[in-house]
Amino acid sequence: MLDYHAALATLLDGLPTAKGCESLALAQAAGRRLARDVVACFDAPQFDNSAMDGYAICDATGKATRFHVVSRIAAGDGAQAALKDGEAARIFTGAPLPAGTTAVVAQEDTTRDADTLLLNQPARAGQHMRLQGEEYAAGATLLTAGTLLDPAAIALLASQGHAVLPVLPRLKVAVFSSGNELIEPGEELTAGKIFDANRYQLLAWLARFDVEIIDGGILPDDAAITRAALARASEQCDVILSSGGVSVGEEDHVRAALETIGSITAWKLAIKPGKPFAWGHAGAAHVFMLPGNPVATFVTFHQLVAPALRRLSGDDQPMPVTIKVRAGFSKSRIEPRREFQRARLRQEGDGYIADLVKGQGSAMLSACAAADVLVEIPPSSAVVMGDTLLAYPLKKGWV
Ligand SMILES: Nc1nc2c(c(=O)[nH]1)N[C@H]1C(S)=C(S)[C@@H](COP(=O)(O)OP(=O)(O)OC[C@H]3O[C@@H](n4cnc5c(N)ncnc54)[C@H](O)[C@@H]3O)O[C@H]1N2
Ligand code: MOO
Repeated sequence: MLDYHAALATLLDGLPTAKGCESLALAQAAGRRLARDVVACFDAPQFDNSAMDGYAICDATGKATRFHVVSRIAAGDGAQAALKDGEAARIFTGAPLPAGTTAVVAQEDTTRDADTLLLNQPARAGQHMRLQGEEYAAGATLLTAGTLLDPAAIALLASQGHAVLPVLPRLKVAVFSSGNELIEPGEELTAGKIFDANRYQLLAWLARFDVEIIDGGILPDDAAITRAALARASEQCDVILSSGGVSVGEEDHVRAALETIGSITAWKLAIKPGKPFAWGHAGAAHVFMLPGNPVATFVTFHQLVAPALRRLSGDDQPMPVTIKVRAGFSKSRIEPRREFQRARLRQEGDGYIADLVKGQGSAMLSACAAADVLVEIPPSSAVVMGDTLLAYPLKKGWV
């Protein structure tokens, strides 16, 4: 059986870097990734300006407290006449500093009497002045290819006047379930049937990614139909996800279909849940086949497929986020596979305690819904209350 960390490294190593480029208006680009490095067109700040509402002063000695107010400059105004020694300009935050300014004084540190300005104390040279290029110069690399266009990145690019951005194309991802036992939620439940939970789970996971989603529906246990559906999806999509039909059963048609139309690597992973996992290619599409037990789908999506999607999307740090927690439980039964158990977090001091959620079976979705994290229990290890363990946050906002 293959170790999880080795398997994840192998999976990621085999994936190509993201390619292609499309131009998108700034307002549409949030959540996408840059296709190319973007450089600064202008110095930042673009011009010397005031950091305070108050007065720009020209004080050659650095000791003066009395000035003659000669002008008024608001944000948006153009260049003004230079200040001479002993002169001041009424100025507002963001307004261009007149040449000759030696400092800006906040208005609350002054007294004004007609055109005379009195400072409570002499100003420190350079205070409250934002100087052209002090943050970075025109031509500097602002953001590199692959950067996620999050609010900070969008603000930075907008501040440089970039109206159109070069972004990586979105991945197209198709999702299938497989199994004659599956019916759609909303349909009438009859003997032996169950509702398709995995496809909706995967669609919901994908909603957290900036990808185009194609819902392939439920595939019956039929070799020809499964082959045709995968072949069609491989022509339309970059990635195909399926759940079920990966282990050793005779009705495991998805696996057989991929063997026929593409290539497949079937793994037995030393993880619980999620032991049978397969991946491969159909045409140019990357295929990930998740085990059918719903919690095995949950764990393998989060621990393997999500990093792979991040890598394919252009993320150069695709590994799952981990935090250190202390065990709020003990476990004496030794499991040879690495376990990813569902747990809730509780804050204690400056750290977190992880308490296991009731119902750790690989078909028990209620524990996934209650969990804040997957807590990792290394292979063949007991856990003693208070042990430090790694945990993988599940909730949106943590990842
Ligand atoms: N003889 C063996 N049997 C099994 C092994 C094994 O090593 N030898 N592995 C077990 C493990 S571990 C897992 S996990 C499952 C994985 O099986 P498959 O990927 O082939 O999945 P299925 O057999 O199709 O289904 C398993 C289970 O999950 C339910 N399921 C499937 N799809 C859905 C869905 N979309 N929504 C809700 N539930 C679903 C299905 O009804 C089964 O109960 O194999 C074990 N067996
Ligand atoms: O992958 Mo299975 O869920 O270990 O039962």
